Amino acid sequence: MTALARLDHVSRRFGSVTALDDVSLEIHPGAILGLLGPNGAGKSTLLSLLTGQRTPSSGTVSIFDGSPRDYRNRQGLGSTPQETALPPTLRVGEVIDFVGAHFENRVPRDELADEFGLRDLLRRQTGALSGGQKRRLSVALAFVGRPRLVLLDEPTTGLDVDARRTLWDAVRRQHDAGSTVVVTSHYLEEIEALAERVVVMGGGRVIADDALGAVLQRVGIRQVSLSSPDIDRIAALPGVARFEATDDAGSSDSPSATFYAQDSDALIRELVRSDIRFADLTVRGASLEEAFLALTDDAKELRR
Ligand SMILES: Nc1ncnc2c1ncn2[C@@H]1O[C@H](COP(=O)(O)OP(=O)(O)OP(=O)(O)O)[C@@H](O)[C@H]1O
Repeated sequence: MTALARLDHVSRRFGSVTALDDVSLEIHPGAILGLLGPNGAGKSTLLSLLTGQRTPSSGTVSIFDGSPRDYRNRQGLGSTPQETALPPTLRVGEVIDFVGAHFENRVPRDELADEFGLRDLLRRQTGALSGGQKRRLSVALAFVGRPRLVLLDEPTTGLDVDARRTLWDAVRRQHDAGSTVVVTSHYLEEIEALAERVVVMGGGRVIADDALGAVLQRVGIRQVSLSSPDIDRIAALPGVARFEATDDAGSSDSPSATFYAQDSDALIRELVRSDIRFADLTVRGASLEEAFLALTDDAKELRR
């Protein structure tokens, strides 16, 4: 199958910062691809290379087997502008026509407006739109040229739950109609709702690239907190992905720590079996940020 887009050993540096570090990735027609990662992971930089806004420091980037810097190759590409890029005095309908005019086979204004719930706003100046309406327009604009590949950078940040769902439905309909979609997000919920394949990025590298279910299992990490005089022995138990000392003074005089493990039940069974003394045990789900950290540490282990 021919890839719609390809990164081959791509690095991108900004001065002393390495935003992308030897990334190789292929995007094939079909599945919605979720690009997930904490702040600064390199997601936006990766998208800016695909849209041709930036060039790699090393390695090669192609879309539709050509350079993203060539506007002819970008005919098949759609992406969301930053919301601040909408000219505030232009009306919604005018912006749709302005962007649409750059494409050979554009979606008519009313059809696009209906698809994204913008029909009643066509005559409104974009400066007078709410944050949610601006996001909806930005995402709609990505689809105006009937693109084969669409890049959505955090499409629903700042939207409430209803607005988010409405936008996801519209994106799914566009995907069903034939567009391949790449969506970046901080929200696991968003990726779960949309994506079939998930690429997790951390520190400029791809640290997981798999089907949604497999990645969810890997980020489904739990936190086990306790106090014990033997923190180091607990850290060495099987299943501990990472641990950190904590300051909370427990009821005992022993130091406290938090351990991250995929299977907290198994870890606690090991703990009891090992006869290590402990107190103040609590278990809770880790946040996505914490799960990313554990995944990043896994990746470092693998590279050692
Ligand atoms: N123009 C730039 N000049 C200097 N550093 C930059 C520039 N653009 C990005 N960076 C740095 O590159 C790294 C990756 O940034 P990038 O915006 O790609 O991450 P991200 O995963 O999209 O983050 P976020 O989720 O916060 O948008 C960060 O350390 C960032 O500070």
